[in-house]
Formats: sequence, C-alpha cells, structure tokens
Amino acid sequence: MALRAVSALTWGLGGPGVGPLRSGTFLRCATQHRLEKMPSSIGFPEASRRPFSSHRILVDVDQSHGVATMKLKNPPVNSLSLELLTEFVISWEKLENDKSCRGVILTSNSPKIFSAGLDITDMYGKNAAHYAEFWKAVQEVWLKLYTSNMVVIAAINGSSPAGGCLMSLASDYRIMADNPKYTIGLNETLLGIVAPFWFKDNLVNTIGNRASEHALQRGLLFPPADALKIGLVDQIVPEDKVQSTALSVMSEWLKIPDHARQLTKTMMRKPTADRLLKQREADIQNFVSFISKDSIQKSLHMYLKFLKEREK
Ligand SMILES: CCCC/C=C\CC(=O)SCCNC(=O)CCNC(=O)[C@H](O)C(C)(C)COP(=O)(O)OP(=O)(O)OC[C@H]1O[C@@H](n2cnc3c(N)ncnc32)[C@H](O)[C@@H]1OP(=O)(O)O
Repeated sequence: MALRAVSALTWGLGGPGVGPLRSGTFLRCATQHRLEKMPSSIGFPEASRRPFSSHRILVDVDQSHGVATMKLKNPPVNSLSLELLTEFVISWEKLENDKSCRGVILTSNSPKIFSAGLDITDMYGKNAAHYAEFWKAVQEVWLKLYTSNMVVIAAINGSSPAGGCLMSLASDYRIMADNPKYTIGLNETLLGIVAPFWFKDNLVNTIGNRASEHALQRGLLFPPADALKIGLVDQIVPEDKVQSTALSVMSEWLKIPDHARQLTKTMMRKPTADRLLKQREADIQNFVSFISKDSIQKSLHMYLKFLKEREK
C-alpha cells in the first residue's frame, strides 16, 4: 500500500526550486536595552561580531544588537542529518546561555535550499538504536526552536520541504525568498510516511485546521506566493532582500519588552510543546517501529532512487 502511494508520478517535487521556556525571564529583561537601530546588511561590524561555528552550523553573533545569525551548512542540500541536528542543539544552547543574545535569524548557507528536510539516509537501512537517537535529536531541535525565549526568525532563502518546513514553522516569523522555483510544505505523505502529531499541531497552530488537513494529506509543497496566501510564511521578499528584511523585522520584535513577549509566547506555545514532552519516549518508539517496517523502508528506497534519477 505504502509503496503504491509513492509512485514517481505522485511525488511532484519542484526543483531546487527544550526544555521549558527559560526561567529568570523577569530578571533578565529588566536590564535589557531596546534595540533601536539594526545594521541593514548581514555583515556586522567586525568589532561587535563574535562568530562561532561547527562543521555544519555557522553562527555569527552581533553582540551590540543581541542578534545571532545561524546558518545551516550541510551540502549539497542541507539535509537535517543526525550530525547536523546534534551540532544545532549545541550551538543553540550556547546562544541560550548567552544572556546578551535576544534573537536568532535562522537561515541557510546555501543560496537555493533552506533545508531538504530530514536526512532520508538517517531513516533508511539503519538499526533501531540509530532511528531512536535520530528521532530524539529531531524532537530536541523542534522543542528548542519552538519554546525558545529568544525571538526566532526564519529567513527562508530556498526550498524548504518537510523537516525544513518544520524548522521554519517553529520560528516566530517566516520570511521567504520570492522565487517560484522554491517550495515549502510538509510533503511527508509523498514519501509514504506520516508527519507526527507535533508536526501537525505546529502546522494547525500556524495555518488552521482545514488548510492543514488539505496540505498534510496531499503533501503539498507551496511556492512562496501560495505559502503567503495560506499563512505558511509571513512575508515574501526578493531573494536579495531576505537577510536585510529579517534584520529589520527582528529590530521591530526586539522593541517589545522581553518578559511580556516571552510570557505571551509561553502562553501560546506551551500546551503544544507539553503534548510532545508528555509522550516523548512513546513518540520515539512509535517512530522506530513505523520507520523499521519493510513497506516504509521500501518507500524510502524508491524515493531516494527517484531523487537520484529525476530530471533536473
Ligand atoms: C514518521 C516519519 C516522519 C518524518 C518527518 C519528516 C520527514 C522529512 O523531512 S523527509 C525529507 C523530505 N524531503 C524531501 O522530500 C526533499 C527531497 N529533496 C528535494 O526535493 C531536492 O533534493 C531539493 C529540492 C531539496 C534540492 O534539489 P536539487 O538541488 O536538484 O538537488 P538534488 O535533488 O539533485 O539532490 C542532491 C543530492 O541530495 C540528495 N537528497 C536530497 N534530499 C535529501 C534528503 N532529504 N535526505 C538525504 N538526501 C537527500 C539527493 O538524493 C541527491 O543525492 P545524489 O544523487 O547522491 O547526489
């Protein structure tokens, strides 16, 4: 059944086309300055930069404005591999621990692909222990992003299917490059797999129940203009304006007193995050048993083959 559902005809891909919210909020925000002026380009003045990087995550921190830019760098397509996810969590915790950092712009080092989603090779042909470790890392990244006290803005500078879309959804605001070759969406069903309940919850919270029902069942990947129409992204801008727009949007968000914004974010998001936290282990076991099924492994094998053989 699953295998039939994933014929090359149905794939229809476009081209490249936490923990709980941090405590101590009041103490911190009371002394925090407001951001009045942001640099207009992504290049921060040398003196205020404090970059740190790992193999797959590049982080540039503009200390004077309290804003970090985190770039995913996992060529060729920025797939979310176990290594990338692990490095992401380490970098994220560094930023969370940096009291001066109030906002993060999440983007890609690659010009055409924000992220190709979860690395399919981490879900194919491995053992149960690997699948469990991988899924725990996926959960962790989502929890960190979704419940962060920092303002998180996704600067989506390329295609963003499945797991890539999820990272964007977990952000507070999404800006996408207005290039019709790029698409964004939760296309899991096209691979013969099913987005878990917390992907669904995050989508429903963003675009509503009916639009989610439609998008999820059909595995729709939306070009930027359509994504904007349904509220999957908040803004579309010319490709060369994505970073500068992210910085100016960030400056607006950082004008809001942190404690008020953070408590509001908690009020809006905690029930959704708690739903996963309460059944985290069961969700891992569910993933492991689902992904280990022969029929699902065959679907993923065919999808990888399709990706390799499709005409570009
Ligand atoms: C219960 C389970 C729940 C799971 C929840 C989430 C699931 C996911 O996130 S699954 C991942 C879904 N992702 C996709 O469907 C995207 C697939 N990729 C693409 O559509 C295109 O690659 C993309 C538009 C991103 C880029 O296109 P191109 O620039 O034309 O690159 P190529 O297609 O030639 O790809 C280059 C190379 O990368 C391999 N690839 C692509 N995506 C992935 C991936 N997600 N994981 C692993 N590998 C991937 C692709 O096969 C090519 O490999 P080679 O042919 O060996 O070079």
